[in-house]
Amino acid sequence: MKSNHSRRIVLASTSPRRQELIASLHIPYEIHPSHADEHTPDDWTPQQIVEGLALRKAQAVYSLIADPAENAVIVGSDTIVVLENQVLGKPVNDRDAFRMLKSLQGNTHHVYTGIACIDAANGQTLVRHQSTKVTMKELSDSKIDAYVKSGEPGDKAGAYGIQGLGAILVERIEGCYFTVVGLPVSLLSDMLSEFGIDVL
Ligand SMILES: Cc1cn([C@H]2C[C@H](O)[C@@H](COP(=O)(O)OP(=O)(O)OP(=O)(O)O)O2)c(=O)[nH]c1=O
Repeated sequence: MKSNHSRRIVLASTSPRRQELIASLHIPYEIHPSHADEHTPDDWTPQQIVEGLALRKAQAVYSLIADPAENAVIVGSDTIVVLENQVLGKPVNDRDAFRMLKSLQGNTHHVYTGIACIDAANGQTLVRHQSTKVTMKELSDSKIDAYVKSGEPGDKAGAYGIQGLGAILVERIEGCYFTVVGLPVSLLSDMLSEFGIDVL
């Protein structure tokens, strides 16, 4: 599709899912992987975690490319899975993935995704988040084992990917699907319009 946008997006992310989703907006973009510390204080709420980490990721890239002549908006994002008051990030190994899926199966959890946008020209910053309720089917240990062996859980919060084979583990969702995948594009487009970038 032909683009008439004079501004571009710099996506501060290594996530292939986020890269695909940003491409779907048809705005010029580039990828600038961000290496931010992802540790957070124990007493942070899910909202504080995803907004705080999204902001850290965007700030890490802003510190490298900040320039008054820049026409870019830097976008950082972070996703976590929350079961009751337990926060699940990415599994550290297959055993951890099994443990996470065992606790999620037959239960309802929330997926939180935060987005931070920073104007590279002047540092103007906007941070928001969204959450989606996900109910997972009851799963036998052998099904969980087979899913872990597929290799899909490895790099995903909560050890599943709703956009892949993980779709068959999910009974229903309430809220935005893209919040679960890791980049709520509708929320992002609302945020970008506050920077003068209108997707449509
Ligand atoms: C629950 C769920 C998570 N995920 C992914 C989205 C995120 O990539 C990942 C959560 O980890 P994040 O730390 O949010 O992101 P990341 O390390 O993959 O990428 P970056 O920080 O460079 O932007 O889990 C899915 O792809 N599908 C799902 O259904």
